[in-house]
Amino acid sequence: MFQFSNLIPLPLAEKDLSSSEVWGCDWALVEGTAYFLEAPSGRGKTTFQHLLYGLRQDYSGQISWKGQDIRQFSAEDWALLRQKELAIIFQDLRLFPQLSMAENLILKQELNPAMDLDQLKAAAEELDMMEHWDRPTGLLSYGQKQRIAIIRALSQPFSLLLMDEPFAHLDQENIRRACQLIQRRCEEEKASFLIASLGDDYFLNYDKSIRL
Ligand SMILES: Nc1ncnc2c1ncn2[C@@H]1O[C@H](COP(=O)(O)OP(=O)(O)OP(=O)(O)O)[C@@H](O)[C@H]1O
Repeated sequence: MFQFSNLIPLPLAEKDLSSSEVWGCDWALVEGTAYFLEAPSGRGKTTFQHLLYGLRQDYSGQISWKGQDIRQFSAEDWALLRQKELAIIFQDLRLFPQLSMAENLILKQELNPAMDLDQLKAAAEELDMMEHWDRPTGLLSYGQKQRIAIIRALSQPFSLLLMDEPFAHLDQENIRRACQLIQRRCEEEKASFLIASLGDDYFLNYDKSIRL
């Protein structure tokens, strides 16, 4: 999927990155492989995911998607990639606070659905969120919003799911349920995932742990 050659984000250029398996290395994210990206605060977990999602271009080196340098991507290329291949759970969630849970989910799901309305409701039920279906997300707790952001990301087709500390505000039982849903959707889509974590282990089966 993604290939990297000597990638270094500009804000990290002056740091000692010699122990990193990501920054400054030649490597690739391989299809069908699940990755656990562990690093302390400030090592660039969010930066890495935003680079992969095309939200920033302040880096040296090269990132390619299936052989094509992502610096060459047009806005349309990015739109297609985000609709069909890349799903993401942002650390800051990026929900619409004035819109209800249902509206947040349906807005995304209508773009390119991989789950129908019944499946969205079943996922909400699974994460114990159905009672908030019609409430504006701005009124919900961070952990509740986190569960909505998880369902929203899973409602589209994807070959790679990016997750940036997605369970930071969830209790163990909700983490377990969310992991079960994520794992199932990844299996349905035959997709890989990359989860960034400060070090907490979760209930997900990953193939490779990488040091940032
Ligand atoms: N746009 C930017 N301009 C300048 N510096 C930046 C920018 N974005 C990130 N940084 C710096 O790059 C470093 C990595 O930030 P990043 O948010 O990616 O780390 P992180 O590993 O996700 O941290 P945390 O675990 O605390 O969320 C930090 O020192 C941050 O201040």
